[in-house]
Amino acid sequence: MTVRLPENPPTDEAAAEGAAAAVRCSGLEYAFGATRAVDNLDLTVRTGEVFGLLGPNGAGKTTAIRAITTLLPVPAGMVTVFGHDTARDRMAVRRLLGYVPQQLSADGGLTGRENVSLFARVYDVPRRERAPRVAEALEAVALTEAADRLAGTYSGGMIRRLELAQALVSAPRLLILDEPTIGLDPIARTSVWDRIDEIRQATGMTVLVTTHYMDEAEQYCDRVALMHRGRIRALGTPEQLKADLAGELEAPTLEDVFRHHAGQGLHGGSSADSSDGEDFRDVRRTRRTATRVG
Ligand SMILES: Nc1ncnc2c1ncn2[C@@H]1O[C@H](COP(=O)(O)OP(=O)(O)OP(=O)(O)O)[C@@H](O)[C@H]1O
Repeated sequence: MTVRLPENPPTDEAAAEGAAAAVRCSGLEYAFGATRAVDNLDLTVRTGEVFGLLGPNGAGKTTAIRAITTLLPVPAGMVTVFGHDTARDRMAVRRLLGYVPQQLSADGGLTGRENVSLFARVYDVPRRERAPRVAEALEAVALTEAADRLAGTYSGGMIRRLELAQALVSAPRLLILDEPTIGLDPIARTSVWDRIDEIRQATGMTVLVTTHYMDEAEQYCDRVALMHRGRIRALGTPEQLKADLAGELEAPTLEDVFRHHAGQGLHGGSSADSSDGEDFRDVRRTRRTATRVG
C-alpha cells in the first residue's frame, strides 16, 4: 500500500520548534452562548501517535476538534498543528490535515471513485496525480473492487471507509476522525480500525480520533484523554490510567477510570447498542440525528 505524505513541512523557526507536537492546544476555550463547550483545554498530541479523545455526548470533543481543524475560530487560547498557528496560518494547517466529520460527507449519487476524486480536486491534488492518488486511497481502504459502484449501494462500514479515502487523498500528516465507527456493527468497526491501523503503520501519520467506545480506545489508541464538560479529566495510556486505579478497584476498566474522574459513567456507546447491517439511508439517518443545528 502506498499512501503518501505531503511535502510541506513547517518552514519558519517557530513552526519548527512546535513541530515535535502534531497538535498543541493551550488554554483553548469555546462557548456557545452560556455553554462553555471547551473550557481552558490544554492538550498535546504527539507526532505519530493514535490519540483518542473520549467523553460522553456534549463533553466538547467535536468543538475541540473543529477548532483544531480551523473550522471554528479560537476566541481564547491557542492551537497549533505541526507548529502552525490555526489563527494565523489557517491554509497551512488545512493542507496538513484530513478530517472525517461525524456528518455524512459521501454523496450517494456518485460512485466511490467519483466521491474521492471530488475531494482530490477540492484539496488541489495536481491534475496528473489525481487518478493514481484516488486509486491508492481507495486501495488503502479496501474499496478497489467497489470503486465504480454508486456509494448509495454501500453498507455503513463501506461508507465510513470511503470517507476515510476522501480524507486520505490529500496525503495528510494528521488524520482527524470524529466518531469514525458510530452506528456500525462490530465487524464493520473492526474493518474501519484495521484500515486506520494499516495506514498509520505504512505512513507514520498522526491520528486524532473521538469515540464513545472504550473497547476501541483500549485496543487502538496509544494515549487517551477523558473529556467531561469541556475539560480533560485524565490523560495517559489506557494501561497507565487503569493502573492508577488498581489500588482502589480490582481489574478497573476505562469506564471505571472515567467514572472515577468525572463522577459518572460515559453513557451510550457500547458494542451492544450498535445497529447491525446499516445501509446508506440508515447512516444518513444516524449521522443526521447526531448533527446539531448550529
Ligand atoms: N452549534 C451549537 N450551538 C449551541 N450549542 C452547541 C452547538 N454545538 C455544540 N453545542 C454544545 O456544546 C457542548 C459541547 O458539544 P460537542 O458537540 O462539542 O460535544 P461532543 O463531546 O462532541 O458530543 P457528541 O459526542 O454528542 O458529539 C454541548 O453542551 C452542546 O450542546
